[in-house]
Amino acid sequence: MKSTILGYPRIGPNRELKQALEAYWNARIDRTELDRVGARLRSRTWQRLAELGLEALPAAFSEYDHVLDAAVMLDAVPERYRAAVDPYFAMARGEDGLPPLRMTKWFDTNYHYIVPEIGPDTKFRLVSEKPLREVREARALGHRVRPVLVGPVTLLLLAEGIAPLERLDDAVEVYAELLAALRAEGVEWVQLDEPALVADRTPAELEAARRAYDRLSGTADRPRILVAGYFGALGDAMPVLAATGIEAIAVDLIRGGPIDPGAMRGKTLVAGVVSGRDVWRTDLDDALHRLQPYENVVVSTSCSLLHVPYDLERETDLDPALRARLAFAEQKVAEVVELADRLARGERGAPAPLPTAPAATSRDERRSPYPVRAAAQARLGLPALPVTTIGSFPQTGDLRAARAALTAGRMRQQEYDDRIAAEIEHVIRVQERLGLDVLVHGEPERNDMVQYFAEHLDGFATTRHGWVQSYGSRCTRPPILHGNVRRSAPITVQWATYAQSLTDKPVKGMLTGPVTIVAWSFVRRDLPLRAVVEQVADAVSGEVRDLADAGIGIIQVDEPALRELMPLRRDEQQEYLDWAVQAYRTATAGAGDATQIHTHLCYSDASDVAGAIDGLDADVTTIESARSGGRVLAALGDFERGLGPGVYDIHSPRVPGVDEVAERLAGVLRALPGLPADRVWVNPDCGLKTRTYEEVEPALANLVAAATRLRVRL
Ligand code: MET
Ligand SMILES: [Zn+2]
Repeated sequence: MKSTILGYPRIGPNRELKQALEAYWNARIDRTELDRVGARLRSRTWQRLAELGLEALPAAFSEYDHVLDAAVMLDAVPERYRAAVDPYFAMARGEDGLPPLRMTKWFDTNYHYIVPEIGPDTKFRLVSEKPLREVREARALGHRVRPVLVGPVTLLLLAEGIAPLERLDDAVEVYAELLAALRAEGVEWVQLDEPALVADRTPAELEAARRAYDRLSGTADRPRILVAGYFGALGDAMPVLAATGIEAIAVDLIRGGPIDPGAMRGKTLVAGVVSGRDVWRTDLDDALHRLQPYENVVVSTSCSLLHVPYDLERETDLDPALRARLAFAEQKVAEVVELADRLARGERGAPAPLPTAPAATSRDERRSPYPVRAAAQARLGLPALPVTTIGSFPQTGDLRAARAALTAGRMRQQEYDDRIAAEIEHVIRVQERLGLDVLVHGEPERNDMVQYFAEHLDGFATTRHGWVQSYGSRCTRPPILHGNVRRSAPITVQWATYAQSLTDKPVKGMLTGPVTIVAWSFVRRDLPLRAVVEQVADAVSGEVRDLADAGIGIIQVDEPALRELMPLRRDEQQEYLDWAVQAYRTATAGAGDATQIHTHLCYSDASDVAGAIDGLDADVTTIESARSGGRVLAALGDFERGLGPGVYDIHSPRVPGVDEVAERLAGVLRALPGLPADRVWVNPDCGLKTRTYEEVEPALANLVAAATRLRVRL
């Protein structure tokens, strides 16, 4: 092989898989038809990759998630799912009365995987024919493909229910069995993805990895093995892998930097020089130059192309100057092929000049210490246990239809604005009727909390078809941050002041924080991330000032992605957290002491960012907590400022009862004995935009009732 990629988007250029999945879940098509759609997508992908001239084709399809596929392949299906109508999708999404497995982010991407549940007694056996089926399917179409699977070390490290690698040896036996079966099928290469090896690993974990790959490579009865370690440098795992009998290692030369050529010990280097994590064209001369030190090289992408959209050709509305700088999945494959050709011709390339990093600006805009602010904010006159929501209210079909009509030119702006105004009024009246204390306008004007700001700031572009899988059938269209970010006019002030004009209760102004805006966009590479985040922070800061000047007394600046951008290696994390926190403080510094700043984070696993959450210095922090009980509170420790651990799990259609909410609240109060009750907030885990009014109204009524009950007791 000379050229390959580590994986390709699976959702379909027109999101065919999404439509088929949703049709299957709604019983509009059957399993056979769903599988047929999958087969068509695989066939189209292989054909396209071959047409583009790629030599070694991966078979990296999944109907929902590749981690779930690997777990199912080992028969790691918890007992409670076995009787489900469709155990695979029951694990992924739940079935009547049967909640799904947990879902969480795949390393530092915005792709979410299903967390396998593996116990001490889980009996592993090879049950899935998936890789074999796909190999046969490809052969019938005239392609030889390389099955791509999550490797055993990563699978076990990501699983829940056991000490991480306790069951590794058992799992490896099943992988060995699969490799033998693939060999019998005539498969030449298999790819085992081990991104967990680019994070810090203990000596015991590295030793376990060595054992696993010694075992897998130790038999003759197998295809050649490519182990892929992407999203960073393999570091200490490199010599471990290199000492085993595997034939090739895929290295992320973009995010991991160059490696010592000697470290490969004669193995094939699958050199990731075309980025799979962004949408920028590769400087081919520079990439060629970086390939020079190595022998025995296969040109590749840095990771799977799963994280980028399909095809730039379809983005006909983009500014041509910007378009010339971009590459989506198809274009990146073409780059890989061209690089492999030029390398084979002996071309040497030339290094690109290093981007000059602007000096980090140190800012010391600060608000007064919290006690001073808290005194100034007493003017808000809030009760003990104030009840609020996180921002969005249900996005009804009608609302979405109006937005689609506006975009398609079928609705005039004025008509659309009237529609939004009516929606805001509705949302305000609902909250007043239910008795909430701090209201929101409901965010009906926003398709997405990042895209909306990207559409209103200079320096961003948005795409029409640039869909990227987030999880299962869910896709997002990340904006492209390509230039200097500036705010040329207020963005949210008009709707915020309109909402406030409708009621005497305080209405929160709603903004997305700088880290989250950057985390959920494709970001320019010619500036350090830190500098980009600082630019966005300045833009947000202008908006905060304008909202405060317009008389908005409470402003929420959401940072749900604070943890997502955190480097995988521990020794780089603190530096990141320092500047991320600084950016947040820059963004919110313009609010006077009397303006209450809220922030919102939505993950319950706060332990490694607890210090940073405290550092944001928001007056009120709302955070996901309903499913995880006291874990968040334990991680946050003594908290002096306002805190609203979620007491309503919005990820489920279930309406929590008053007793249940009251019990959770009582638990919160017990866990925070030092916090005065007017600093304990009552709120859902996250925004309500994916729920319906039938669920949300009774649930919020129960939040209010529970808060009222506890206030009496206080
Ligand atoms: C993913 S966090 C979402 C926060 C946002 N304000 C909302 O309620 O939708
Ligand atoms: Zn949230």
